[in-house]
Amino acid sequence: MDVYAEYQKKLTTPEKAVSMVKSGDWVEYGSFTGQPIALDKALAARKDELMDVKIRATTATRMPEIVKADPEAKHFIYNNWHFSGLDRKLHDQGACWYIPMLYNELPSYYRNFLDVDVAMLPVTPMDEKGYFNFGPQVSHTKAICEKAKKIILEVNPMIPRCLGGREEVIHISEVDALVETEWAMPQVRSVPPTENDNKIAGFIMPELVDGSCIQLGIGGMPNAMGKIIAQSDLKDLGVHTEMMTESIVDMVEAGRVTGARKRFDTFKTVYTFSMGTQKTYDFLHNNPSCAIYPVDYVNNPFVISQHDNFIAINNCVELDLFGQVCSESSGTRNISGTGGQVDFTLGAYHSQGGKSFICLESTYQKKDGELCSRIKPILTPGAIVTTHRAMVNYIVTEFGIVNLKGKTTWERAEALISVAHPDFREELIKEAEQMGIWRRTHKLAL
Ligand SMILES: CC(=O)SCCNC(=O)CCNC(=O)[C@H](O)C(C)(C)COP(=O)(O)OP(=O)(O)OC[C@H]1O[C@@H](n2cnc3c(N)ncnc32)[C@H](O)[C@@H]1OP(=O)(O)O
Ligand SMILES: CCCC(=O)O
Repeated sequence: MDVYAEYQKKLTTPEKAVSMVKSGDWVEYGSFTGQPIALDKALAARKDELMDVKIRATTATRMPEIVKADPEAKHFIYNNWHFSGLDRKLHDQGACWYIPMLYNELPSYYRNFLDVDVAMLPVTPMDEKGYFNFGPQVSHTKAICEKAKKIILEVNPMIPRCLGGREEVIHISEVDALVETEWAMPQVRSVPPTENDNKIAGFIMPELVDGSCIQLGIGGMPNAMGKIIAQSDLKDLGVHTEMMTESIVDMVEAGRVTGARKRFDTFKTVYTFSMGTQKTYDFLHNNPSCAIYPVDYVNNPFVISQHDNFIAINNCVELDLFGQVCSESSGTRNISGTGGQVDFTLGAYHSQGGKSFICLESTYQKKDGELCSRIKPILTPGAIVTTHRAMVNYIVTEFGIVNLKGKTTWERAEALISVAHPDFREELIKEAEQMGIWRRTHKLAL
């Protein structure tokens, strides 16, 4: 096949490309930093001709034009597998709907259950063999393509070429149309660590050993962890993480990560997507020390568990005295999603020498200024349980670290109250007594 002739044959304008979309279709918008811009704009312009077009996306890094054009969702219904701050705001306004998932299973939902009429996916320019690279979001992208009746690519030379792994490319022969664009990669800056983030990271550090294999989640605390690890003298760390972040780049550049002791994917930093600043994208571009894989490999708890000394570090919104963890909602308000928290919590625990950590600041300041404990007798009504109490291993706040595995309900209550903010401990003890999960007679020790 003359791949360049094929390219020219399929090259079109965004307006012509989106004419494939019909009323009632399911349209895929890719994920993270890889969401269409020119095609989104052209589809939004067709608002008045279309009804009931359902979009699926994951963690938007830019405001979708279809939502701007149709904020009341009369023509386009915008659904999302995992909310970014932007998606959260759109959901608050009734312009975005959450789709529950366990992230490691996501490709199987496409392969087994979902219909995809049109997929619109940003990619790097084609190579001489006719392949386009999906950039830093392999995730469930190939599974989308397998189910899509039509595939439109948005070719962009600014997208880093991320080496796999597998399922990181699509061939020109599989594509229906393509358009050429040039937009800068979204810059997603990490939140700077707070003093409490640093204290929490300080409690986890002694749990790491030379050769530990690490997953870091998103947010200030994992960021603090990355910075402390970068300054440590730990050797030969491995990385097997869902999201590739700037703090991991810092760890690699500081010489802490070699991957030499990984049982497989040895010497490779493994991930399924990345959101960061240009520094991260430059690091990933054509970097053979990194391997991007689909999420049903990276987040598969069995795969995770095969690495020794796996360390998984994630955040939560609140938890109750039984140890049930909510990481995705505030009551009924959807904040983010289950994402990969359950995958890594299970996988890390089953790794030889592995540990999983759920971290949280002990308090949360509400928008009206009221300070409340994030450790609560019961979860806020409507809160979604992200991680089941029996799955939880370590809980870490700025007041300490406790292990819940194997603990009775009263031991859990005791342990959790011991790391709650001191101002809330008396009240929590009273509630625990009423709930029948308190037997301590020497509460002064807390
Ligand atoms: C990419 C990866 O992370 S891989 C890791 C595996 N995946 C997961 O763990 C998924 C679930 N976890 C998550 O989504 C995140 O880690 C979170 C939501 C728990 C924390 O993320 P952060 O970015 O640190 O959250 P942040 O502090 O900015 O809070 C997010 C929102 O929740 C609100 N919120 C946070 N805590 C609370 C609380 N206790 N009560 C009410 N609202 C809360 C915040 O106000 C904010 O809402 P806003 O944007 O309207 O102001
Ligand atoms: C899409 C998943 C992101 C996360 O795990 O937080």
